Amino acid sequence: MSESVTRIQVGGTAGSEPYEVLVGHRLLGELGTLIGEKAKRVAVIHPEALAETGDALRADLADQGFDAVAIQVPNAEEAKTAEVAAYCWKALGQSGFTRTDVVVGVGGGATTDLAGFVAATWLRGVRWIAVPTTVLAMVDAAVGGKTGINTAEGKNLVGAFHPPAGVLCDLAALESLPVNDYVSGLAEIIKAGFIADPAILDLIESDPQAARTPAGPHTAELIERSIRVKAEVVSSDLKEAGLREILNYGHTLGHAIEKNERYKWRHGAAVSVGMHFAAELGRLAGRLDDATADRHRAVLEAVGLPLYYRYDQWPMLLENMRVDKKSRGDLLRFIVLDGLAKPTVLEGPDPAVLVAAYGEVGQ
Ligand SMILES: NC(=O)c1ccc[n+]([C@@H]2O[C@H](COP(=O)([O-])OP(=O)(O)OC[C@H]3O[C@@H](n4cnc5c(N)ncnc54)[C@H](O)[C@@H]3O)[C@@H](O)[C@H]2O)c1
Ligand SMILES: O=C(O)C(=O)C[C@@H](O)[C@H](O)[C@H](O)COP(=O)(O)O
Ligand SMILES: [Zn+2]
Repeated sequence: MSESVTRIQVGGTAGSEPYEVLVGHRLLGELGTLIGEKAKRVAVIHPEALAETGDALRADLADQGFDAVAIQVPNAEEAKTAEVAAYCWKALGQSGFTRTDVVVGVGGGATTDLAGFVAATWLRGVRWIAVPTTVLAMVDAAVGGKTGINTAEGKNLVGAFHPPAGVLCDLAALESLPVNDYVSGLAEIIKAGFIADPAILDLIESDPQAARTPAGPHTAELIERSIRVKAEVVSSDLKEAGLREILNYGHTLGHAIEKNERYKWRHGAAVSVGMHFAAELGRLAGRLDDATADRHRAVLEAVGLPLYYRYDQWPMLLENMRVDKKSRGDLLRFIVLDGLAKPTVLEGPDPAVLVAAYGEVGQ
């Protein structure tokens, strides 16, 4: 396997500090340099599933002279709560964490969202570094500075824009990832394909089974292409004043499903159903051609992502969608495609069209 490291720059325009996303193998040696000499204390926030990794990182940073603590949090969405954030704040307080100290978030997107949020809120903002260990976190969650937690009322309803100081994507981490979690990350990669880079879809379609594993021939290229899509968008619109909304393709219904499932579904699985819905909505609204709409079903199904959700849940889902961050007052807004790689906003669709689109997704 190649030992080369790819460096993708993010930010540096629209007033945000630039940082790099590194993709490759054996990158953790970069962590000390990224943390920098001003820091005395480092908190490594990691999920239970990565207890060994978290402790190894802590020990390594201690060897480098930092006062390093490991903060273990629950796996997956159970970490994205106000209670877990408060637990982390307490640990930072007890370590005497100051404004020059650094948080490191090691794990999937749930962990990096939480770690970034803790960093954003501690002393009104300290530096943080993301070490994503899932496909989804590498290509999406760890990049771009959206940090946050869920509430009972909805997904990511509390959060802050607080970009990391660097992102280290060590591809070796993916080898221990359960296949369902690996495939869940493909949903965000496929999203990047539909909204901006169709070459991603061609690569997956060339061998969908191979795309399901880190040993596939296109793993690094798929990850790097998706990061470049995200990097380009967030570099020009960090705070989602406009363009950044395209990254929410499939998320309006996806987040509604996650809430309906009390955050037990994987994010990527919910976004997959959400993209199927968005494709049907685009088609029925007269925006999207049949071939591109059908391509959604084909590619999502080919890698083993779900397309359907419970028909009888539509009233709850509609209610949940009202608190989507793209909503404005009572106006529901969706990202749909005008064609391949032509994302656009559909505002206040006819309720009959919404129901008809869900008719293709509900079962
Ligand atoms: N901030 C953003 O821009 C953004 C973008 C996309 C998604 N997200 C968020 O990301 C979250 C989903 O992230 P995810 O799909 O990475 O799931 P996740 O963080 O829930 O991780 C999935 C599971 O894998 C475990 N795990 C992580 N790395 C592992 C490894 N290398 N080996 C074995 N187990 C490992 C985790 O502990 C967890 O149990 C959602 O909360 C979603 O809202 C945020
Ligand atoms: O970075 C973004 O912007 C996105 O929308 C990327 C999404 O994949 C991600 O799930 C994000 O957390 C959703 O943001 P939200 O603002 O809808 O909570
Ligand atoms: Zn997402």
